[in-house]
Amino acid sequence: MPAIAVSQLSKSFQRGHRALADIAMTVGEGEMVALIGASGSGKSTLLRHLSGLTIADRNGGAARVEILGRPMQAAGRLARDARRIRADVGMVFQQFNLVGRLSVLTNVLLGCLGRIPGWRGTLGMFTEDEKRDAMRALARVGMADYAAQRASTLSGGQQQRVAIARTLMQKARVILADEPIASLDPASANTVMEALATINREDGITVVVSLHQVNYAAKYCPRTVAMRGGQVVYDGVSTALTPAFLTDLYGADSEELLIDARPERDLEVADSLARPAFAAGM
Ligand SMILES: Nc1ncnc2c1ncn2[C@@H]1O[C@H](COP(=O)(O)OP(=O)(O)OP(=O)(O)O)[C@@H](O)[C@H]1O
Repeated sequence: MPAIAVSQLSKSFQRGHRALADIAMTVGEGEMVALIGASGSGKSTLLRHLSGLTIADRNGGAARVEILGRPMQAAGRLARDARRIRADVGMVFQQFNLVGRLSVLTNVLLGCLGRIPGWRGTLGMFTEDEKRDAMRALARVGMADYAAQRASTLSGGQQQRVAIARTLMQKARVILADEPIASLDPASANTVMEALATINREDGITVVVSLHQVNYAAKYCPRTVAMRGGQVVYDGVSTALTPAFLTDLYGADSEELLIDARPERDLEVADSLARPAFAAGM
């Protein structure tokens, strides 16, 4: 059973302009897939359809998104049990989406809201077991030392790692990350990508991550789906995405995807800075 199965997915926000055009793709359980494309190519729109936050055009009744074998949406309608399906889907956004005034630990605990009685969540009454689980999730992303700190005091990269810990607490089986490193410096970006790659590898969590820079796709994701104008223009191994190939795919737009592609040596330096901090919390 695939983690994600999409067929004939189209979306027109305005007449005559399709933000998504007949997308079909399948992601196997345990895959880590990059979604790349220039600004406006449809990456966020596709991710929002996967999580059921946006509903596709009916497309003759054929449009369909399945998550772990269950329809999230079909023929332009959201599934009745979309909330339950969404419990398996962890979302990570560019802007972190933490509650700044709450502690890091509480932010992670919010990940289990879908699994506990509403009144307990509202009152912030979490059990010792849940707190232990949340601490373990923080340790996985190297953030255990920050548990008591207000989320608003963290750097962007740290906040993003807390957001990833929250998806672990949620026990998400699929993580959809929408440009999670777009506003981070290279060292933080590597740490965040490393955190996603680690939970993908060790927990078998399926990860689909949209990225602006192709070098991160090549470094962390075995497979890349490349979009242009709402269509999938490449779906295959990330290592094939050489600058020449990207220029072929995107023409002048390829510059946007390569612009941050620093020499590999710089990436290695950023990596060596990022790794010990990450490993220390494992
Ligand atoms: N809610 C909306 N209303 C109208 N048009 C929209 C809406 N959301 C997306 N679009 C349009 O759909 C197209 C795809 O946008 P989308 O945000 O998915 O691209 P993207 O590849 O994620 O871009 P970026 O990298 O800049 O985030 C764009 O033309 C955008 O203007």
